[in-house]
Amino acid sequence: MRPDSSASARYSVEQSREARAGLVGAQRVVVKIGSALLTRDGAGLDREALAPWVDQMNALDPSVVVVSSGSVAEGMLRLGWKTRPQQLHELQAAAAIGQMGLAQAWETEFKRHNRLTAQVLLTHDDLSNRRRYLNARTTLRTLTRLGVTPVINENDTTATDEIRFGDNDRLAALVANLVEADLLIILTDQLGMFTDNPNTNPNASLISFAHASDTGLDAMVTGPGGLLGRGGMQTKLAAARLAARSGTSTVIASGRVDRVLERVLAGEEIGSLLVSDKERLLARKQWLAGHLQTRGKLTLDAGAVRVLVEQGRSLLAVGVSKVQGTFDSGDMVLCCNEQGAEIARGLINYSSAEATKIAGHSSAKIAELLGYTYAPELIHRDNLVLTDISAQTL
Ligand SMILES: Nc1ncnc2c1ncn2[C@@H]1O[C@H](COP(=O)(O)OP(=O)(O)O)[C@@H](O)[C@H]1O
Ligand SMILES: N[C@@H](CCC(=O)OP(=O)(O)O)C(=O)O
Repeated sequence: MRPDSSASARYSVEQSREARAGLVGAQRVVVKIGSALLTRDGAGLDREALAPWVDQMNALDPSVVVVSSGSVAEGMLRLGWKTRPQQLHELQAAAAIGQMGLAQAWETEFKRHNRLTAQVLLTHDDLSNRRRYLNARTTLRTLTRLGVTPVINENDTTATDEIRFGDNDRLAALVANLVEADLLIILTDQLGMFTDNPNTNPNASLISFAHASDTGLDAMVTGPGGLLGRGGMQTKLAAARLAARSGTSTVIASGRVDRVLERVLAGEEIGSLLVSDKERLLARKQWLAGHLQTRGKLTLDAGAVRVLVEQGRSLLAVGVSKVQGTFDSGDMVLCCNEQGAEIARGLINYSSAEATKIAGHSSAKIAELLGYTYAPELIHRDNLVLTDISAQTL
């Protein structure tokens, strides 16, 4: 393959330096740790390897969400299996057994710092269904707000072929989308993404910087993954592209490098940085604006229109005078002014039946009216996109 055609050759040093410097203020970071790194060639979890990552995560300012593989490898060890099973139900059994050890290992390490961890197991269905997507998002946000570190893996027990993520690189990218991470860090057993598989080509060189969308990268990552890893670099590139869709950049680096997380977040040139071409919030708003069918319509009073348009605030029930259509919480609804013109659209936290009951009332009354609350806002500003250009200049 093209050993000396490093993709970074096409980017200027300034571009790369500026992008690295941009990592310094990262607030929300998803760290994915692959089986290749976390397990010792199939001999179960390398518990000693966990300690330095946990020490770094604890010392860092940003709230960290961990996506950890390793359940199948640990399950295989506990079952005395030497080779990875082919049958899905055997893999599922191994994962269910190994997940006990995986969760325990993370919990034990974080406990040294008096930090709580939370196990979160997700399937594809959880993130493609809007209601579950919002639930997962709210739970993860609540956990990080409480100072608890979520440790995520695929829910291998219930996942069938159709609802599997299939690899945790992809899962980590979707989690980065979900929590609107500033950065996705994929730790693996190589220094980063090379121009060819370094296991088979000693001339391959490290790509330190590229745009995730760079099609020149595709030919460089065709080699298979390791003994226990699933997709090699191919799925890591796909993950970086997925994360880039919501404006999140990705660093692929070796988990064996000293203080790797600290150094990435200090803007040091380490591993491969694959940047997104899009600004983060804009990317999410584009996704909201373009990708979901609307299920209902809310009529907003003039005051609500003003705070949405002029101050970019969340929509509260008190500003809604009419609810039309039948929708569930998590559905996309239109927000119109009293003249019927569309002002915005967004993912609503309440169903049409609930919204009808609380419309016109203050957030403090939601619990009394419904007997419960999901959120103080009808539509949170992060889930709301202004759609009418002329209305924006009201
Ligand atoms: N261009 C490349 N650069 C780096 N590694 C590559 C490349 N192509 C293939 N690989 C392989 O990908 C492996 C990492 O992927 P994988 O084993 O799936 O790791 P993980 O378990 O961390 O997800 C490396 O050990 C290497 O053999
Ligand atoms: N849920 C599986 C994930 C396997 C997986 O994606 O592995 P990897 O490619 O090493 O991140 C496990 O924990 O073993």
